[in-house]
Amino acid sequence: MSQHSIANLLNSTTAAGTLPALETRLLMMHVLNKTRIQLITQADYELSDSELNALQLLIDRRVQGEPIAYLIGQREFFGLMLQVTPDVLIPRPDTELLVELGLQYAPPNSTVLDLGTGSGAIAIALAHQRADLQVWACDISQAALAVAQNNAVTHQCKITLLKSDWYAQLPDMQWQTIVSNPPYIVQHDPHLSQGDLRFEPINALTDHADGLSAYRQLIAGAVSRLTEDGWLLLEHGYDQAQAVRALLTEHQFINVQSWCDIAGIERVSVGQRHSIPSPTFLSKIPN
Ligand SMILES: C[S@@+](CC[C@H](N)C(=O)[O-])C[C@H]1O[C@@H](n2cnc3c(N)ncnc32)[C@H](O)[C@@H]1O
Repeated sequence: MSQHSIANLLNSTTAAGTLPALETRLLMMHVLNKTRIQLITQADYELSDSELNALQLLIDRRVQGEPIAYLIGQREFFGLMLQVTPDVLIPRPDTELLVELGLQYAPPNSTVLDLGTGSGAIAIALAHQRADLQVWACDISQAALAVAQNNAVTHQCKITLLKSDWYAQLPDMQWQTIVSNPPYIVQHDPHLSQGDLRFEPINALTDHADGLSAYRQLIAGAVSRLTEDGWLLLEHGYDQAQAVRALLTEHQFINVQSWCDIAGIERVSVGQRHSIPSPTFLSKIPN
């Protein structure tokens, strides 16, 4: 078997400890446009010089810390393969909890708004699972919206995508369910300069403040942007549940509660907009 066969390259990269075997395999699948099974069944395939160079370049970038998802341009989320670029946050498995809850809370044939959609992960997963929903999604980043648009087309999801600073540029309407995974890392958090986070868009990660400023805006704005009895569902950091619940309660949301991820950590908090008795109803209440 040649030195530059798939099998030999996989073995030598792994043996040299350059990269974990799984990562080398993913990069190789990307460069050669082959499936995981094809790497096995075509193990003696010999890489051309240009394929070798392309693979080596990606290995070097990975060794420098670039996330695999950016190198291969995709990441799976809620069973869907999504395009990702350095313009969007790499969708996290943690966020699948928010999608599961969105699917449970959104009434049949209702409207949903995803604030800060990034790659479109949440909006597309919801629309893909529930064809009855009318899904809207916004982001302040035009580049992120282009990625979301591409993903929506790939997965044949009809989503209304808009550029907006949270609610500011959205049309004058209300939604039955609002979901969001906003930036929540505290400014100067040391994690921002470590690992994958170094390569992700800073405005997707941090609010450049105490980590709660996006929640203050999203919760205050939801009071007028949710229909009566509508639900607001917010993903947050592992230590922010109490603060987010307090903000929801402060704004008269009812049925406020937090939901745990599989590790038992509160990662999504929800609240329902209370129904305001209509003037007609009030006039019928005896004095
Ligand atoms: C944590 S990322 C979430 C991305 C995606 N929803 C997900 O869960 O993978 C936060 C997103 O909010 C967007 N964002 C930040 N500030 C915003 C603002 N003021 N208005 C709208 N979107 C904003 C960022 O561009 C980013 O795409």
